[in-house]
Amino acid sequence: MLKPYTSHHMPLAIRVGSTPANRSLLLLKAWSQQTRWNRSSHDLVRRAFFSTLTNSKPTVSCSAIVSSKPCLDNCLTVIAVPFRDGPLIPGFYMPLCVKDPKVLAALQESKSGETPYAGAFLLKDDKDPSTSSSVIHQVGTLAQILSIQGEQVIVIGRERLQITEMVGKDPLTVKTHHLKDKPYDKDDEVIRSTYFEVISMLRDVVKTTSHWTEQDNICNSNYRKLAEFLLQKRRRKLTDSGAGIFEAVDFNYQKLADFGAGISDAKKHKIQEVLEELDVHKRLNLTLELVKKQVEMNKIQLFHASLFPVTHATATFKKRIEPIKEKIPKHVLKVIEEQFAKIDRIIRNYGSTDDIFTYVDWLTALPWGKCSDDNFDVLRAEKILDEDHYGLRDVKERILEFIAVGTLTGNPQGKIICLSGPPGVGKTSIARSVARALDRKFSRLAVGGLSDSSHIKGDRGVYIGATPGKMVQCLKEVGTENPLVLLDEIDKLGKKRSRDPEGALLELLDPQQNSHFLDYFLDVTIDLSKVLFVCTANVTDMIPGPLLDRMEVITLAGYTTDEKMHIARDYLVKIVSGKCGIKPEQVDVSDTALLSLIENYCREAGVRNLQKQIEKIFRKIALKLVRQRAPAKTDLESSAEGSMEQSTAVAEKFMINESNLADYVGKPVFRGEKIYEQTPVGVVMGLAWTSMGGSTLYIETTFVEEGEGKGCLHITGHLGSVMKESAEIAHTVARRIMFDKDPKNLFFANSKLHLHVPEGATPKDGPSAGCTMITSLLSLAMKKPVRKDLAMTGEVTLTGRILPIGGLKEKTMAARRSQVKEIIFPEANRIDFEHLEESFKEGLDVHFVDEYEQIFELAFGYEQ
Ligand SMILES: Nc1ncnc2c1ncn2[C@@H]1O[C@H](COP(=O)(O)OP(=O)(O)OP(=O)(O)O)[C@@H](O)[C@H]1O
Repeated sequence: MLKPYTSHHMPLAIRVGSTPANRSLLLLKAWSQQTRWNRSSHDLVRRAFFSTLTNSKPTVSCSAIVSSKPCLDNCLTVIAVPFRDGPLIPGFYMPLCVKDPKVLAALQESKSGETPYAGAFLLKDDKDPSTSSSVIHQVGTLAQILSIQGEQVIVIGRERLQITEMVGKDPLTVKTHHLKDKPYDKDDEVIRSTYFEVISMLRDVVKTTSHWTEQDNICNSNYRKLAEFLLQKRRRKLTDSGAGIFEAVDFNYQKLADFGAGISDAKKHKIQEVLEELDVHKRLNLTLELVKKQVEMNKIQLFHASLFPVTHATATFKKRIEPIKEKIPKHVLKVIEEQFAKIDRIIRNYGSTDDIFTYVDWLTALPWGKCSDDNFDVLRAEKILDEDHYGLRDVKERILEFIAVGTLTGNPQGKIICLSGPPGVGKTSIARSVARALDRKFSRLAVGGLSDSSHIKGDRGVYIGATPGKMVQCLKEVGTENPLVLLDEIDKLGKKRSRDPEGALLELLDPQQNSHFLDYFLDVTIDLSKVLFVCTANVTDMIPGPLLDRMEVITLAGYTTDEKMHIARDYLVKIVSGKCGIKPEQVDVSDTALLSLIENYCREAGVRNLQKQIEKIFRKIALKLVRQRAPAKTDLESSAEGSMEQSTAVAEKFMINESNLADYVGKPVFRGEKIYEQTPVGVVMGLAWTSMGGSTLYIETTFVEEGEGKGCLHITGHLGSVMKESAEIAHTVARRIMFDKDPKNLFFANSKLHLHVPEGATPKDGPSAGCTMITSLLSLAMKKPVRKDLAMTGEVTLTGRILPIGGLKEKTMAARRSQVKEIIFPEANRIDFEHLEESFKEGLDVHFVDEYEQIFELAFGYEQ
């Protein structure tokens, strides 16, 4: 039986796809497998084809890899190798897998003899099992055998052959004669123009096969180079001759025709026609038809290839919405379906669908109707809040109340919680714990500095780079419709007149509006009423009024030293050691070290800086531990020092105490807040409250000059307008009090005075230093210092009444830090003080006053 030798038998199937270059590609692939492909072998292949393409006598000097130069006239009787997939075109390599041992032996014999040739003939009918020359085409190709390795045979097509007689059956052996092309006039314009048309079509073949994948690149680049070669040749001829296209150009027309046919993916019998055609012009025409068809086929393939991701993505979108179709609001579903129809239309018109894709991707990716189940178990919530945070009794209580309302109503929404307090007091982490307690997803949106409503509401219009707003992005990220969303730093909203983010936030937070929140990019309304919003702010004064109205403010004032000690010991040290991979038993941070850290390094209200300092300590310990483990010392060094030392070092426990703390965290950054041990005349300690927490501040007044009617007050210290007014009020009130007490005292009438609030680089404002200013002025007027270790705060009216102040807890803590023993607060703040935990009040002598007169008594009513 006649066994055809085709790609089918090859280790790499030639019939992988139908791109025009597949045939050539697979030839090259198989070739590369045979010859251990590398760059130089690739060049050889290319050169081999080029030489056959450009030399009119390929048999003599065609290929760098064909070592011998056999005489083709000796090859009249050859083994006939039947080909099934297509004829062997002269100039092309073909790897074969020959299974028949007799044929293989015959080929081996040819290869080792003087005439390493066989005949390659296309089978007329693949299925015909008979063994005779009648089943193969009579015109074939003289195939030079280049290599035989096992069953793998590589041949290259050389000349056209015609069978004249059958000589043997097993293996099939035939007598042939070599076919010569008919003579032609190479200057004939018609044949030349056909030739150039083939070149032009070959360029199109290269262009339209740009979708080849990485692995096809060897072949792709081979043919691109070939086409470039052809074009360059044409250009060079044009320039060299300067005589135009049709003159002095000596191309090898028949080889170009063969090349075009060889790379085309046409039916094998069509390629056989090219092989059999000896009229060169006719052959070029046949090739032209094949190459034209190839270009058309490539274009269709290109289109389908580009269509694939489009249809694939549309299918993904459809699949995505299928299970939630019922839950997607009707108006949104309508838009999605309109977009699908639009994509179909665009595909039919070969347009770009990128923008719509982005849009539909967003629309279909939102968690329509997908909610996590709320957990309203108050006991569990309490446990979680306690697990994550020390203290914060009031805050936790308020949150538990909020959850309790959720238990009863089945919905924790309603007022928006705003956690307000200085940095690092745990606002963000409390919000996280609430999400954990409720079993809701958590997402944080930083709105500080947000200056454009589009950050929240999205970009208008679907243009390149347009995106939805942060809220939509957050929903997509968390994948549920009811996450807990933390709007961080809501007091630091930026403002741009035209595109005010405040309005957008209002729309987001207002329960009346957020059930149909419109994102400009999505252009459909979405329901945000299930989202639980929690905001954070350092101070509530800066939150726009309409937003603040919708919030339930929970204040986190900051921590006392005692609370910080607990947080540090029971939370931060444990968290940080875990993060650094250090076991608790490897380190002992003593209470004195922690206390020193709190008092001398981290005095602010929160504990973030404290956490950073503890991290510093543990990072240093981690480095020491790793250094100890690493075999840093040479054998010589360690043997000299004794190996015992290293093992004891590994087991060493790091003891951090007050004395070695500086080795880990550097020198203390704080000196005492107290500038004066005993405040001099004209100086009084006040208490201030900033977004960073509470602090003490001194009011200093000094005499400048005296003269009748010269009484006035000069004010410095970077004071805001309210504080400046306070100083003026204080001057008037002090003058009246002095007059009441001693009408003959003309100090205020005749003295030019200067009032200053130190740390002039820090801006200060607010009315609560009023009473401190009056006291400072009176101290100067009476030349009597105020009582030692006394601090005060309170706004004063012109008639001397004392009005309440804000930030009582923070101010109390600041006073304690400065070792103040006595504090004067407005009577109206008594209730706030009573609500403070005992640890805050311990050891303090606090006075509550209504009238300045009472302060006067407390400050100056002592014997000097
Ligand atoms: N009471 C506490 N108990 C335990 N850890 C706390 C407590 N308060 C704060 N922390 C920890 O302090 C660190 C800082 O807290 P967080 O980031 O929540 O502060 P914040 O108030 O949100 O600050 P900012 O205003 O700068 O965003 C976190 O690691 C947090 O866990």
